[in-house]
Amino acid sequence: MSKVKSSPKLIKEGKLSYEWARSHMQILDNTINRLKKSKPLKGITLGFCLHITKETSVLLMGAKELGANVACCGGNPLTTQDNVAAFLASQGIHVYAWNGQSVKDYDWCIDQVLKHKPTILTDDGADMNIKAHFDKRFKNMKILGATEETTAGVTRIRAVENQGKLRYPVILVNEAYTKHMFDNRYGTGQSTIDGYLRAMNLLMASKRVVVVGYGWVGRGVASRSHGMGSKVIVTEIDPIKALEAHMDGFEVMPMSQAAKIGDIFITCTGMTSVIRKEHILNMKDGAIMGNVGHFDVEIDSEFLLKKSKSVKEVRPSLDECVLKNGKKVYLIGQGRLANLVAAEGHPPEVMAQSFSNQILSVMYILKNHKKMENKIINVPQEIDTQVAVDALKAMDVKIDKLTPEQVKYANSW
Ligand SMILES: NC(=O)c1ccc[n+]([C@@H]2O[C@H](COP(=O)([O-])OP(=O)(O)OC[C@H]3O[C@@H](n4cnc5c(N)ncnc54)[C@H](O)[C@@H]3O)[C@@H](O)[C@H]2O)c1
Ligand SMILES: N[C@@H](CCSC[C@H]1O[C@@H](n2cnc3c(=O)[nH]cnc32)[C@H](O)[C@@H]1O)C(=O)O
Repeated sequence: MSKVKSSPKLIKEGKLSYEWARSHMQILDNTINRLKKSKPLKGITLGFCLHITKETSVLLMGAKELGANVACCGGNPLTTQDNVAAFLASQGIHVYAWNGQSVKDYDWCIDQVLKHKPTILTDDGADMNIKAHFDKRFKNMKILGATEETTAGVTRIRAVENQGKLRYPVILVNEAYTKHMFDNRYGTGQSTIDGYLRAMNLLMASKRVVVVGYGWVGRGVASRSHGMGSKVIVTEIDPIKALEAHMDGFEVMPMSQAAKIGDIFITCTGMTSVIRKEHILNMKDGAIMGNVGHFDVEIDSEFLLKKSKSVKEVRPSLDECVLKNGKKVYLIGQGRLANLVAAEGHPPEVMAQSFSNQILSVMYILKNHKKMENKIINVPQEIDTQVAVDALKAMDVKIDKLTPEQVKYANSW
């Protein structure tokens, strides 16, 4: 069963996208090929709440090849690639996702996945896990465990655990080194520039780019913006991160100051209300802002889209908002993940690392759930290291090994 936009043309395009991604996701492809002979997921239903992109199609097709019954919905109302959804549905995967859905539809799609009674959940942002914990229709459903893809989802699931309400183990895939150091930093660094360029197609060189938050995502976005010739300003609330940004060579200042001089704003915090009405009113005429952190709460998009004198989509994914003070400012992708709404999300090579962690964590839950407690755990070190070894192999990079003399030296005092 599926609910997607479909046509022979979309299915054909989606198949080509899937094949292109798979041919550039060697680590994941190798993992799937290695495991698939024994069909280790036979008889298991898996539920996924992830951005439906070509990279995700490789993970979902892989899970199917390992024997699983697969149900999925999108990780955000605006990020589904309809051709990929149509292709997956044509392959017998239960897909509930289409681009441009309302928040109500998005919620309905998560319900449909849970109605398939998946025993392991893979989530991006924790919307599905929260429902499986607190919605009376699903809170008694048998679930062996779950995995979480992103920082903001980790924060939410941690809050559930802190309140003593976690009812099954959750593996924090985001916390794997081979995930956040690469996906969050280099993946978002590149796909954000891609999204901003597609939305605005303006010169980045010489512009003042304000990067809000200097975590893994912010570091990647700042470094790639600098590489485009922009003058980067960082805003932070954490003194250590602020110091790091300062020593990395970026200007650091509060948002109240940055708002007045920035040309382009990129929010990367996972926090709510980091660009507020008072900042927007002080921005320069023509300022462009967008978000690549969690949800559409980082920028006051409601003020921009509902309280402006007029709002006009002047280019795909770019709204011109004429404020009551007469200034024109621009919002990318309605304040939702600009790299996935205005572009196509992360490149396949980096998602291969994240999704290898995902599939290996799902296998870990299946094998170990009886001895796992209802707690959050990090990706086991052996999986993280295996993904790094596989990634180096895929990129044909060789490294040294400690000699016996060095091992002896390291163990002596
Ligand atoms: N768009 C994507 O594809 C993508 C990819 C990975 C992560 N994410 C999301 O991006 C967000 C950031 O992820 P991360 O891994 O960098 O997290 P992180 O925790 O490493 O970094 C977040 C940073 O924001 C700072 N911050 C918090 N409130 C702030 C405020 N009011 N002003 C300025 N700075 C503030 C924090 O101090 C921290 O340094 C999360 O919501 C995550 O889910 C998005
Ligand atoms: N549901 C949340 C999702 C946060 S997106 C952040 C996650 O998206 C993931 N991501 C980025 N690009 C892609 C892609 O192309 N395909 C699938 N997932 C992606 C990435 O791993 C990252 O951790 C929301 O709507 O705000």
